[in-house]
Amino acid sequence: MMVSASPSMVARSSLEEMLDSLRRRDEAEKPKELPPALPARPTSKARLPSARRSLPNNFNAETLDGSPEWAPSVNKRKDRDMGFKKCNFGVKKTEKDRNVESPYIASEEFQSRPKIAKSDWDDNVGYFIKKKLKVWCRLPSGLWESGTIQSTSGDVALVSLSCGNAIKVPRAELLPANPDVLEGVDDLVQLSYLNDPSVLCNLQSRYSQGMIYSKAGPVLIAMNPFKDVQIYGDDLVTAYRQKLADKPHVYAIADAAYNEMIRDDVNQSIIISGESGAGKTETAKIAMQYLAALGGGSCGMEHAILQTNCILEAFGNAKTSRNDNASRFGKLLEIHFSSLGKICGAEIQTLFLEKSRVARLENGERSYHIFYQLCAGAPSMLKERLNLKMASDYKCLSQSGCLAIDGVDDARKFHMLVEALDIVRICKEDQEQVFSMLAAVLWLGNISFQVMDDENHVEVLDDEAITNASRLMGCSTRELILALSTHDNSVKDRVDKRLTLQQATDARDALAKFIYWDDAVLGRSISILDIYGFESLQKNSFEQMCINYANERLQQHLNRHLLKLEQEECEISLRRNL
Ligand SMILES: Nc1ncnc2c1ncn2[C@@H]1O[C@H](COP(=O)(O)OP(=O)(O)OP(=O)(O)O)[C@@H](O)[C@H]1O
Repeated sequence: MMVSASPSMVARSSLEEMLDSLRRRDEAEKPKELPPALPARPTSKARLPSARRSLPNNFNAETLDGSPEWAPSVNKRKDRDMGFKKCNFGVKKTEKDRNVESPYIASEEFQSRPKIAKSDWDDNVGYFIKKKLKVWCRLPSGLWESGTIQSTSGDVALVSLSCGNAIKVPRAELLPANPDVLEGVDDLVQLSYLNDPSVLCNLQSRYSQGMIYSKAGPVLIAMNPFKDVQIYGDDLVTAYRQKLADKPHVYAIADAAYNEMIRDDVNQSIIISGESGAGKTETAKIAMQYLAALGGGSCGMEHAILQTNCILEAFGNAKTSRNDNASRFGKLLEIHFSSLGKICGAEIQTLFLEKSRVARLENGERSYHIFYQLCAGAPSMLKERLNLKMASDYKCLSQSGCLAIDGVDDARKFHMLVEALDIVRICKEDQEQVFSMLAAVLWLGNISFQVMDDENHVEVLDDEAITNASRLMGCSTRELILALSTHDNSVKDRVDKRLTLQQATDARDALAKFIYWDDAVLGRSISILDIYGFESLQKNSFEQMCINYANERLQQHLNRHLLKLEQEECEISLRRNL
């Protein structure tokens, strides 16, 4: 998942920047002839490695024998090739009144910093040759492979790769690798070298052993296993609660939030970020389950809170090209706890719903799950009242050529939704009102127009679509026809003017989106933020740009507040040691 524009990449860059600053400070004080710090295991989470090398910008390498037959072991983007996606999240104290800092000021700050001196690594190369230490070497294909430096000649190094081949590379562009003893460490800050291949190699090693969680200081990195990994459930909740388990886990993050809330009497936030499909929503649900287990009481509130997931996913999730259950909205869930640490309420804020999905779909994608669930699972009496047809009869659902999701039973999901609505005490009358509005949206999409003149002015076709939509919306057919095909300039001086085909289509879609959005909004606290993930497709909508921007800002927030705090801690301990 570590692609260049992804939030994780931003995090890594900032981490590297932070380490740069520490390294420069370190190097400035250190006599040049000393070897690099290798391998130095930090003694606490605040201790970060003192040496870190920059990633080459214009790397190029050539093989000695001209036959690039080696099988590279580590790829800069191998996380995608390996089939995992990664999301990260951390827990922090809520600081509502902290001044907002622009991420762009920070990046300018970083840009103006001096670059690492080339001679530093040149010195280290000599040490690596002498000690036969491993280095990372980026191959012409962009993949990383480990090896040892055999010799150098001018700016070029001859590297013997672990696969047996030899390669010539510009020596200033090699990266130091960690010793084998550090392979698969729980916490990335334990690595002596935090460059791209070292981090990815460590994560790959853990993932291949079924360890999907790792730490990067106070941040948990979760790699999506895309399968049931059997690392959740009551026994493990108890183990983490009783501190019998200490491996990186989302339970540990939720446990830390709960403990700090109780101990310090301060609200906590768990922020989850990552690209689309990385596993944020699943992770949020697992954190909720842990908190529900800890804070559950006799009132059964925790059960109702967990049921909100089913409701929110029905109305706010859809199948996209990347994720069969992609959130198309952001969610801030605040769980309230009494002074005894028991759950006493919850508040959910929903943010930036992708409304365009109600009217327009890309091929192979679906609209919101609720439409298909309603069509498939509504009891016959309800179907009759709403004059509901099959999903394939509605243009807004059938336009993408995708009506079903493999392994998902929409009718069963509808029954689960109704149960959840009952549990959160939404009365039957309100439920029916919501279903009527959903059916109105479906019928609105079927309304069509007939072009009347050369100027493309239209009139609405008087068919079952307009009749059903107006009846379900509680207005007359004439009112809806006028609203969809004419301008209404002002009440006093009313001039009815026919809309063109494009204008009428836009008006119809805008009404459908408005109805859907309107109806979709449904002591101490722990907030869990889960917004929909970064996406970069061939064609990106305005809404995607907004959500990508929100993701970038969120990542900047995380970097500035988590990494900066770590940096400050390091700087304080460095000053103390001077
Ligand atoms: N911990 C996990 N264990 C098993 N499967 C998982 C886990 N996390 C995620 N998955 C799988 O990955 C899929 C996508 O995860 P999820 O919907 O949480 O991603 P997301 O980051 O919230 O995506 P989006 O930003 O598109 O909403 C899930 O439907 C599930 O199949």
